[in-house]
Amino acid sequence: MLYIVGLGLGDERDITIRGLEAVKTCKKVYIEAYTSLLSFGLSSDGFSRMEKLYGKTITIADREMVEEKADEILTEASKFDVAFLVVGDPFGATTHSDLVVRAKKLSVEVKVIHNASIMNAIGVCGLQLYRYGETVSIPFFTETWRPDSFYEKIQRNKDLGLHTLCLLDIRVKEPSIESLCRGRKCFEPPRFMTINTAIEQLLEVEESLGVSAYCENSRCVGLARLGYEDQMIVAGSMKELLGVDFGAPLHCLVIVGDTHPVEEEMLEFYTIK
Ligand SMILES: C[S@@+](CC[C@H](N)C(=O)[O-])C[C@H]1O[C@@H](n2cnc3c(N)ncnc32)[C@H](O)[C@@H]1O
Repeated sequence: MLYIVGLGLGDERDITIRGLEAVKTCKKVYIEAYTSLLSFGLSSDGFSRMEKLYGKTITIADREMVEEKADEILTEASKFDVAFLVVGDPFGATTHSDLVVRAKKLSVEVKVIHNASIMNAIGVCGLQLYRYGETVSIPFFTETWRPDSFYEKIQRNKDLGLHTLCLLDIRVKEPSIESLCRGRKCFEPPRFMTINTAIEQLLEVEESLGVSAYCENSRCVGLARLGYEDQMIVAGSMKELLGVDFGAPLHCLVIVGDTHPVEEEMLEFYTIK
């Protein structure tokens, strides 16, 4: 059996009882590298606390391992119980549908154990699911690569009066995952995009395209470390949020569309006074 287990948004204790019971039955336990390096890899004992609580040795699976060696993981799962741990929910934003499809093709049984995910950002800031448009991802700009495909989507949402959830880029250095898998000590932390960088990039694109999808006075909500004790939610204009230090990862941003009076009341709690 392959168990795909959501770990939720906070620390290792946010696994569900059902998820922990499944992990305890497994002979092999993998964790996806992508978001887990930022959630657990930044503190020196993040992964070891998890191994202690779950009572298992955990192998960090980088993208290459998941994509290219998925068949190895699935062959193991055809012989004994294997857990694949995912920060958030297995189907939240970064879906693991590919692994499920491959498993089904190989007749490997799969059980998905859900948990809280980044989709919780939608409601926690006081805005309503029904009033969101398409979610966008904002990638890091480089000197030569400044993609703007998110702009058109934000504009479409705006024209319909809908909110936009913006997920922000994470750059994982693949060789560092290798060293992390082996030594779990020396690795270069992945880069994560802050709310401030996201807003700077958004304003740069607005300036170059100039179609008024938003401007520095547009209302937004910045959300950092959702699910952690020190989660931070601040509402204000893009210009105001540029001056806020949101601290450690992970960050995301909502661009607010037209609001319902109840949404207004909730947003008020988070608005910079
Ligand atoms: C593509 S999603 C992965 C979602 C994850 N699998 C889940 O189910 O929650 C990753 C992005 O979501 C946002 N994100 C994830 N966890 C977050 C958190 N706890 N607080 C704020 N933003 C978060 C960040 O923008 C991050 O780059």
